[in-house]
Amino acid sequence: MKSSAIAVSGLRKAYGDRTVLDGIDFEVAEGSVFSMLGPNGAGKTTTVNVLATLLKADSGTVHVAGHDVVTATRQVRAAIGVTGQFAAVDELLSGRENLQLMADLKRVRSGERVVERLLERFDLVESADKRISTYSGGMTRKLDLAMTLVGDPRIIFLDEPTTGLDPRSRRTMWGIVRELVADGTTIFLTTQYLDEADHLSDRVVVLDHGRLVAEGTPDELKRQVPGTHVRLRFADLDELDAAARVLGGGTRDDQELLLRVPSDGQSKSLRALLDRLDEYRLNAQEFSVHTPDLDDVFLALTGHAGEEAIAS
Ligand SMILES: Nc1ncnc2c1ncn2[C@@H]1O[C@H](COP(=O)(O)OP(=O)(O)OP(=O)(O)O)[C@@H](O)[C@H]1O
Repeated sequence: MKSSAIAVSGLRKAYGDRTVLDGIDFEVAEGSVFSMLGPNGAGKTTTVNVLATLLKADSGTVHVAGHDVVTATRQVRAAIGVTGQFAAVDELLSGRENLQLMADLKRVRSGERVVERLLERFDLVESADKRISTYSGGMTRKLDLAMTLVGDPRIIFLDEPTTGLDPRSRRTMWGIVRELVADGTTIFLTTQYLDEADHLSDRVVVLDHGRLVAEGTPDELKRQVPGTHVRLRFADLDELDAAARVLGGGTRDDQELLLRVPSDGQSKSLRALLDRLDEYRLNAQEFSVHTPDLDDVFLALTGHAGEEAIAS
């Protein structure tokens, strides 16, 4: 197993008498994408702020890049980049100037070359010399992420990085996240888009009422909720009739010649199902396993629907 980029144990945080984080534990493997999901106000930004040394926890221990966030704040800050709801972008400067300022602050060698490369990578060359106040929301977000990458941080916190982006910019961001991870960077992501968590994450945790109510790979989480089923399409109604009798318990769509049979999606049960069809010399022309998506998981775990519930 890879070593941990982030290790959190017994993390608690309250604002007055309102407990936001009620003792949470998790680890993030180096070079992976870890997503935290949770309804509005669940404490995701609070978690990011504690991990990024911007906020002090009430209790618990947090190690980031092997350093304690309380006793080794400077070392943690040197290893991380943070982008998100508190955009660090200066509206009065151009994109290029903002990046250059960041390169100067971080004392990056060959800063100008780094700035040029980032402008190209984020598709911002044409507007590089325009003031940020003329940028669209999506361009500002891209610049914000580009600024985070100055100095090559090993661990990056992305707090809702694609909120409000058009689909093309979202894809660009996803591509960049994948490239970063391929280079060994660790990504801690919060997002209001469950399909984003599904596409990008190695592991997902769901935060609700101050506690982690689920943790696993996207596929593991999806297997926990009811709804996984096998879809079989047959050549004609006779075959469909016969299959429905043999397999029992499914729901059918006569027009589409489809049979849906509940299943846990595991290979053993799939094999048993196919063997049974074989035994009766029945052949499905199409066969697929439908697993629920993270929206189903989120709804089952928190009682809220997906996107609007975790939007900021
Ligand atoms: N400085 C503060 N003082 C008092 N309460 C706060 C403070 N910051 C956050 N809270 C409260 O703590 C809870 C968690 O907030 P947080 O921003 O961490 O949630 P979140 O999961 O990031 O939600 P969102 O997706 O809406 O940003 C919310 O109820 C919020 O109102």
